[in-house]
Amino acid sequence: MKYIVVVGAVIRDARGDVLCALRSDRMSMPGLWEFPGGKIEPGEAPEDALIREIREELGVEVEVGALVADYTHAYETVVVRLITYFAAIARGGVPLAKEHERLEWRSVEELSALAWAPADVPTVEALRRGTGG
Ligand SMILES: Nc1nc2c([nH]c(=O)n2[C@H]2C[C@H](O)[C@@H](COP(=O)(O)OP(=O)(O)OP(=O)(O)O)O2)c(=O)[nH]1
Repeated sequence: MKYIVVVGAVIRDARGDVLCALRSDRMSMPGLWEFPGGKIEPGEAPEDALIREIREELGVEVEVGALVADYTHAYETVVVRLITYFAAIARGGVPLAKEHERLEWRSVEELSALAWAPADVPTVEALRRGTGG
C-alpha cells in the first residue's frame, strides 16, 4: 500500500475562525473539506513543506507554529499520515483558492458540520477540545 506523509495548516483569523478548504473535482476525494497543505517531499522538513504548499495553494506566506495533531488514516488505496500545525499568514496576505473549489472561514464550533476528509477528523476534535498549540 502506498504511504504518504502530508502536512496541513490550521490558519485562524483575528476572531479565531479557521480556514477550511474544499477539495475540487480535479483532486481526489472531491467535495470533502481539508486543511490546505500537501505531501512532504524527500528530505524536506515538515515546516518547509507546509510553507511551500501554502504558497502554491493559497498564494500567501505563512509562519508555522505548534503541532495540532498527528494522525494516520488508511484509505482504500493509500495510507495518509496527516500532521497539522497552526500557521499564521504573514504580512497581511489574503488567501485565494488557487487549487481548491473554495475556501471558507468557520468558527471552531461550526467545523464539525462540514464533511472532512477522514484523516482530518482528529485535528477538528483537537481544535474543539482547545488542545494542540
Ligand atoms: N492537503 C491535504 N491533504 C489531505 C488532507 N487530509 C487528507 O486525507 N489528505 C490527503 C489527500 C491526498 O491524498 C493527500 C495530499 O496529497 P496532495 O495534496 O499532495 O495531492 P496529490 O498530489 O496526492 O493529489 P490529489 O490527492 O490532490 O489528487 O493527503 C488535508 O487535510 N490536507
